Amino acid sequence: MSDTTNDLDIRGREPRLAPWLAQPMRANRPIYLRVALAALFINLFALTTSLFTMTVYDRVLPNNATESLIALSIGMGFVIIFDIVLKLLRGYFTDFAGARVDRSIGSSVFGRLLSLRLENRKGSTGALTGLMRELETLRDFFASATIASIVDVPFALITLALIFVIGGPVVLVPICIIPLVILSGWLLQPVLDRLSAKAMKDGLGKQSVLVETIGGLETVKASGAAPMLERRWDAALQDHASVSMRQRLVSNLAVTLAQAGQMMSYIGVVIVGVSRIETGDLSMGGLLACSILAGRAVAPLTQLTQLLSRMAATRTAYAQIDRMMQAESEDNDERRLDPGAMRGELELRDVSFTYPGGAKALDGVSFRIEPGEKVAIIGRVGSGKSTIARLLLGLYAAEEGAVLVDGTEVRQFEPHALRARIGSAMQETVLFSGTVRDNITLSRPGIDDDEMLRAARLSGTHEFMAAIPNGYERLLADRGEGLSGGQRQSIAMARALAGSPPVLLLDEPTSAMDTQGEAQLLDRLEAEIADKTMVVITHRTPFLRLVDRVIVVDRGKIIADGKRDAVIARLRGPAAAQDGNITTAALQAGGKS
Ligand SMILES: Nc1ncnc2c1ncn2[C@@H]1O[C@H](COP(=O)(O)OP(=O)(O)OP(=O)(O)O)[C@@H](O)[C@H]1O
Repeated sequence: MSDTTNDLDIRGREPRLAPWLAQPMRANRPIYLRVALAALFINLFALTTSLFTMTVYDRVLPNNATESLIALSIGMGFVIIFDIVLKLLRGYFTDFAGARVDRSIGSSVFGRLLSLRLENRKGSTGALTGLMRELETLRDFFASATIASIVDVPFALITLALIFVIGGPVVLVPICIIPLVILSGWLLQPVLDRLSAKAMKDGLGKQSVLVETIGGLETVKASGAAPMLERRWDAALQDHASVSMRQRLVSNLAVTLAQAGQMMSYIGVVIVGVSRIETGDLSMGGLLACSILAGRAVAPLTQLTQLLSRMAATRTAYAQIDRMMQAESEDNDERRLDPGAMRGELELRDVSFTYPGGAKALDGVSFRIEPGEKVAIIGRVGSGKSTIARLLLGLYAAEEGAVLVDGTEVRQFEPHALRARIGSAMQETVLFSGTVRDNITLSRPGIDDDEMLRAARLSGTHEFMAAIPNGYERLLADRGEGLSGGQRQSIAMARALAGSPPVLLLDEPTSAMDTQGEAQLLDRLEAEIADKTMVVITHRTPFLRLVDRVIVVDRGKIIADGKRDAVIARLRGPAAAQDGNITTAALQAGGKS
């Protein structure tokens, strides 16, 4: 299947722990110390079972010492109670630390997602969503018994020491078997890593199809895309199911081998121990204790092997998320300037730009827009108009040349501060889940109810509010479902106007509006934009009445730039476009120049 997750470049291993994960873990050190302390006692208590058995066989049974048995049993009762308490505490501490790590990495990863430079965004929306879901794999690892069983591993040494004390050379049996168990796990680890990377990639592939289908369900149904998506989904399911099965097989093999090791250790100790009993070097109880302990010495490794596949999945998730965390972000460079009271001068100086993996979208574009100037950018589909808007907002970085706002390279500004002063309504209207009010204010500081209402009146949103149940408190589903295209566009326009930013950057702001609605909006905008810089990208002739200057873009280059009437006259020439669409005329002019 054609797979946009490919460019996520999923690999298994990552050698070191990055600060975004290492720091929250370090912050939990005191809690992990408590986990280790609880583990110490739990492991020590576990040894008492074998000592109890030994004492009963060697001392109680031969002497018929019932009173000693009662005393020992009471002691064991206490051990069991402490063991329960400590295990509960250990579980609580690991969960607590896990929740803290989860909160901390969750918020730093989401923050990074928001500040990720758009050119570094890799993979489809679905794949990125899936990637974020992998945070749970990380959280599960740190909040589960995993950590606890890792802590148990060093206690195998204490167990071995005790076997040595009781059974002398019998200890050689588990000492020989432990490396075999480690070796089998170690050999299977790369296979598990590979499978887990593939499983994650296929999982993200599934997620991509799912997100795309759900996001566009109406179009999927209306356009008859269902069979195509069904085929993609089936292929993704099949890929994922087959790799998951192989993954389970290999981890099962690892666990079975480790369990076999545990059994071999137990039986081996009995066999070797019998010969020691014959020579009188070991008691019956000692043999029993040693065999129990031998099983225990290998047990933590069995637990570890059970975690192998989980660790592989965790490492893959970690490596993937870390790749996103390492990608260049908007906060990385020295963009700390605040545009202050922006004058609204915009300039592109010999700018060229190519989208990652795309063709050249802008080629040596230069223009300067003075503060307060109103400019329309027109041109045919795909000519690079929206790209200019994206560069002015600092969403992408120019590959060559400079993009300047008030004479300063746009990327030196703090992105949020810059975008707070450029009211933008991009071509694709995106509303968020929440109320209409939330969608206009976006919780931005300084935009209170009065300002929200003012913007809504200007954009025309207020006019249809009366017809909407609950008005501004109406809860919208994600992407603004439940509103018409024109209504959504009007809300997006109110969003751009709210806060009265000194620069307005509007990309096809009236494309979904009717002619009357558009005319009324233009009337209201006239006074609003009087002292503002406005750049409007449009295919619509009526909008031109608000501008003084027109820039015509074609195939990434500026082919005309000048006073509105002069450019229009040149564009119209003998073949004036009569359809209210200036692009037809612009094209003809473009062809001529
Ligand atoms: N995110 C992207 N990744 C890769 N290529 C892109 C991306 N966005 C746009 N392009 C390409 O860049 C070129 C310019 O696109 P742009 O969106 O600036 O055109 P436009 O003039 O705004 O077109 P329209 O009038 O259709 O909105 C097009 O050829 C387009 O295919």
